[in-house]
Amino acid sequence: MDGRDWNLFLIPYEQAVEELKVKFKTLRGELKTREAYAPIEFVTGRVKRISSILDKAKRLDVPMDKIETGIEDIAGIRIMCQFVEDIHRVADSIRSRKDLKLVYEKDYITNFKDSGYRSYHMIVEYPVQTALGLKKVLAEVQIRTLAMNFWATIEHSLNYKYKESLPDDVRIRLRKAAEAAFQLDTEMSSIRQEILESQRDFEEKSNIVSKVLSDIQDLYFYNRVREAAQFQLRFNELWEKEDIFELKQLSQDIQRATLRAKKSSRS
Ligand SMILES: Nc1nc2c(ncn2[C@@H]2O[C@H](COP(=O)(O)OP(=O)(O)OP(=O)(O)O)[C@@H](O)[C@H]2O)c(=O)[nH]1
Ligand SMILES: Nc1ncnc2c1ncn2[C@@H]1O[C@H](COP(=O)(O)OP(=O)(O)OP(=O)(O)O)[C@@H](O)[C@H]1O
Repeated sequence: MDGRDWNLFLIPYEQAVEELKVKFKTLRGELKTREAYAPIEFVTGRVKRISSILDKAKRLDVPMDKIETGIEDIAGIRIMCQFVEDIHRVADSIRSRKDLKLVYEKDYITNFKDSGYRSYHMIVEYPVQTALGLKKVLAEVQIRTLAMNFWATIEHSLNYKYKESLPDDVRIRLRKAAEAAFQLDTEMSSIRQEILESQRDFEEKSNIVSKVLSDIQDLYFYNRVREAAQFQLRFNELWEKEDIFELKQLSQDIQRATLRAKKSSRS
């Protein structure tokens, strides 16, 4: 292929990268608006350089007329997430998309590479509308945490510098650094879990309190002054002790008393 042929060959890949970047960035914005939290932190993409396509074709023994199917990452998208759990959420959402077809997945998080590399890869087939009609191209979507990305970016640039023959001691230190990045992800996930649980407890507590207080108001309304005052005292006591279990019980007792009061006011 000469320069012009390469330019023509790469057009659908450039279009695929641009369109997929816009789609995943839009998804991030939409989830942020809907749920106040997006599992996507940021998105990047690139079309592989011609020299890199040629190197890879040579390395993988892919003939020139087979590079469209033999090299799967000519179009590449990278999605960065805050937490490992987000990676699985993003992967699920990609699996359910109707505008692309999943070809296969590589889980380098569970089965990390010898280098220490971790990421979740999805090879997808994406249709682009070109001047000559519909063209399906392969694209590689790499999904990773910020820590995984930090490690992979530095390791990639060191490999580039040392022309892929890293000194053994550097290789070992990089593996250790990958382990540290893994620990960081694990620690961040457990902190996040604790925050989510305490948020859930807080919401549950607020719901119980508003229900209890509105039921006590109802009892006053139905002239059950003594009962209401007793419940109020008991509530104050349990609130002081922060006893959620007993508060739940009390909430049910008050609910029953309110229903009884409503019924007898009707008869
Ligand atoms: N920084 C870094 N990136 C990696 C490493 N292994 C894989 N990757 C990334 O993941 C992509 C796909 O790698 P693989 O799943 O091994 O597939 P492949 O393209 O057949 O194989 P290679 O390009 O030979 O690694 C690569 O093009 C890199 O972008 C690694 O050890 N370090
Ligand atoms: N799927 C992707 N999405 C976004 N950027 C990518 C993706 N894959 C690679 N890159 C980045 O593109 C640049 C050029 O990478 P290039 O494709 O030449 O090498 P590589 O990823 O090591 O691939 P390979 O070993 O398969 O040739 C690097 O900065 C790399 O991190």
